[in-house]
Formats: sequence, structure tokens, C-alpha cells
Amino acid sequence: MYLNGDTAFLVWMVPDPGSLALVLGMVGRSDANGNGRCCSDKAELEQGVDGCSIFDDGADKRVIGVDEGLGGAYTNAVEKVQPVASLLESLLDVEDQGTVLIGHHSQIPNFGTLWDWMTVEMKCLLAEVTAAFDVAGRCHQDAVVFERLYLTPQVSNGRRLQVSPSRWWSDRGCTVWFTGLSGAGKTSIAFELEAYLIQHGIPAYGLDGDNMRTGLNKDLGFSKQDREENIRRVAEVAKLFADAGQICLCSFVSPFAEDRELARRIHRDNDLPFFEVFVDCPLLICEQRDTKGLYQKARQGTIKGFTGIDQPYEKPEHPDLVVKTIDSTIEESMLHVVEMLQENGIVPLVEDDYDKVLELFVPKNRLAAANEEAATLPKLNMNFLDLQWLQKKKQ
Ligand SMILES: Nc1ncnc2c1ncn2[C@@H]1O[C@H](COP(=O)(O)OS(=O)(=O)O)[C@@H](OP(=O)(O)O)[C@H]1O
Ligand SMILES: Nc1ncnc2c1ncn2[C@@H]1O[C@H](COP(=O)(O)OP(=O)(O)O)[C@@H](O)[C@H]1O
Repeated sequence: MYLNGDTAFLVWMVPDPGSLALVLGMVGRSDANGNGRCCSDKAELEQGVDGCSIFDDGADKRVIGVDEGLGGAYTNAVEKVQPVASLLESLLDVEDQGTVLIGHHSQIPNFGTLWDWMTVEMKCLLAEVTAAFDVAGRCHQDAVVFERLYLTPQVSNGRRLQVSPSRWWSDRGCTVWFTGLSGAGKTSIAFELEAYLIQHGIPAYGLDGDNMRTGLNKDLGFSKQDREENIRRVAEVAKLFADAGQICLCSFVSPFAEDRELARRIHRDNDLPFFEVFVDCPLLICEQRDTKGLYQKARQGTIKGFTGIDQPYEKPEHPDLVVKTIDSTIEESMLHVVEMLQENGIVPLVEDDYDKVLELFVPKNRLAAANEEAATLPKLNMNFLDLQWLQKKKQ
């Protein structure tokens, strides 16, 4: 095989009059600007690939090109790209690693326009071709082109939905942002909600100080600037989770309104739903709870800059939801959030709409209602084993 670490792989778009041709080629690293040589058909391409030197013009330029003559309507292009992609994949050994270069013929006045025009499938295919080689990207001619290829999602949510194990996956990604004093109940509610959602087949993932401040954000403390950066990074991560179809549950004190606004903006700019939930609990109660013993330390002055003690907490002025956590159970508080998600079409309203987890045991939060209903129904004595068989039968 002729490819090695010094060889580049070039995906080259060239226009035909009235149509589009895709040139996929490999060029020596030293000559990334080579003019693509085009074969007229697949046979010629294969011949060219086998005898690569045919295309060696003597200037350290090894181009294997194919003019697939995508011809006619641009929308047919995918079918034409597919065989080329497969062909190249089959021709390249796994250990052949080159640099992926995305270039375009100078005749294309504006690749951006072309990119906008390309269907998602075409972009995916282009990405597949390049990703197939596990290569590091390097830019040729037009950095924007290359960046665009990688920055644009390669799998649309629609596509993801098709292979999703759950109907509720993919198109309902969002972020629920819990803000409130330490000890207010953010984490307890988020954990309860995560369990509830997972039980209903809805993918959810919780981010909090424990998993963010010990890893990605372990360089950050609690100064105003560090908190701002903490929230910014968390919001960026949450955005990705939401984009991947998860319900991302973020529990952060996030005491400053402008930081929370930034988190919202990061989501809004990406068309992802963002819900700010103010977990409202008076400082006095939080201090009494003192779940981690930190208030005491803050009062003693061992910890400086503790929110609510010697740093401010700016209450949200227009949160999407306020959940008060005194005089209510964690479960009740959690169900308020579920209601909000139902109202916003994130969580289905009717039980039947769920992708049912094949589980006959009633979840804790529905136990009281189920018992009430059960009291009105005909009775049949069953032991635990009978129940297990019934479960098995259901599956
Ligand atoms: N100075 C100070 N102020 C507030 N909180 C403090 C501080 N130092 C440590 N802790 C503990 O860290 C948790 C807050 O981290 P966050 O990442 O949520 O903070 S922030 O959003 O960046 O403000 C918070 O956890 P929770 O109790 O879960 O909210 C505290 O236990
Ligand atoms: N309705 C409620 N919602 C959430 N937590 C509650 C509620 N009622 C009491 N609590 C208690 O308050 C404490 C909240 O702690 P935690 O969830 O760690 O708060 P935070 O993450 O905001 O610091 C827990 O001990 C929890 O059991």
C-alpha cells in the first residue's frame, strides 16, 4: 500500500458546469496544492489506485481522483459519494494514516454556500470518509471548510432518533439548571429526578460539583471569576449532553445572575431548551441542615467567600420554576420539575406514551396512587413467586 504517515488524503470538491463533482484524492504532503486529476469512471479510478504512479506527475504529487460526475441535480449527489467513500475505505489499510485535507477547487467561489447547500447525508459521508482513517486534521487552502466539516454535527438528531433505543431520546435533549444555596436541595432533587427519568426510559445525566470540580474544573476555586468560569464550562458541557439528546441536570450554586444568563445563552444559541429552576430554601434552614458542615466552617471563618455568608447569592428574577424545599419531600419537589418538563413537551404527559420499562413493580412516587386504585379493583391472591412469573410473562 502506498499510503503512509507522510501521505495526505484529499477530499476535493470541484464543480462541473451545471453540476457538482466530488474528487477524492491522495496527495503527497509536500504538495497539498496539487491539481486533481480526475478519472472518468470507477474502473479508471481502481486502475489508478492500483497503479498509483500513473497519476504521479513526477512532482511528488500522487493524486487519485475520481470525477464521479455527480451530474444533474445536486440532491442526487449522495448516491454518487457513497461508492467512492466505500471504495476508498476498502482500499486503505488500517495502519495507513495520513492527513486529511479538505480542499476545493478555486472555481467554487464560496464553499460556505456549497456547504450550506449540502444535505446532512452528504456531510455525514464526507465526514465518514475522513473519519475512517482516524487521521488528524490539517487544513488545506481553506480553514473554514475544514472546521466546518468537523464542527457541524455529523449525525442529525433525526438520524440519531432512528437508531435510538428510546422514542424519547434525541429530540428532547435539554438542560435543567438547579440553582440555590448550598444545602437548598439541588443535588437531592436532581438525583431523584434522574432516577425518575431513567426509570421511564428517558436518558438523563447529572452534573454537579462532585463530577465537575474534581475533574474538568479542578483548577477552579470559589472566587467570583472562578465561579464564572466554572459555570461557563459546565454550561458548555451541558449543551453537548443536551445536544446528544440527554436531559442534563445541572446542580450548581451558580450564585451570580449573569453567569446563569450566560448558561442560558449558550443553550439558546444552539436552539436547546434550558430551564432555570430556583431551589428556594431560606439560609437559616440551609444552615441548620448544614449537610457538609461547611456553614459552620464559614461562620468560624475557616472557609472564606461562602455563598450566603460572606459572598452574595443573587436570587433568580425570572426562573422557569421555583421549587421550595421546606415542608415538602424531595419527591414532591422533584415532581414539580417533572410537571414543568411535561408542560414543555420534554416528558410525555400520559403514562402510555413512555417507552415502557418492563417493570411491574410500582415506582415509589406512584405507590400511594396505585394502592388507592388497587383498592377498587378485583382481588387475586398472589405470592412473590407468582408476581415474578407475571413479570416474566410480560417481558
Ligand atoms: N465558598 C464556597 N461557597 C459555596 N460553596 C462552596 C464553597 N466552598 C465549597 N463549597 C462547596 O462546593 C459546592 C459549590 O460548588 P458549585 O460548583 O456549585 O459553586 S458555583 O456554582 O461555582 O458557585 C457546594 O456544594 P453544594 O452544597 O452541593 O451546593 C459547597 O458544598
Ligand atoms: N424538598 C426537599 N428537596 C430537597 N432536599 C430536601 C428537601 N427536604 C429536605 N431536604 C434535605 O435537604 C438536604 C439538601 O442537600 P443537597 O441536596 O446536598 O443540597 P444542595 O445540593 O443544594 O447543596 C438533604 O439533606 C435533603 O434530604
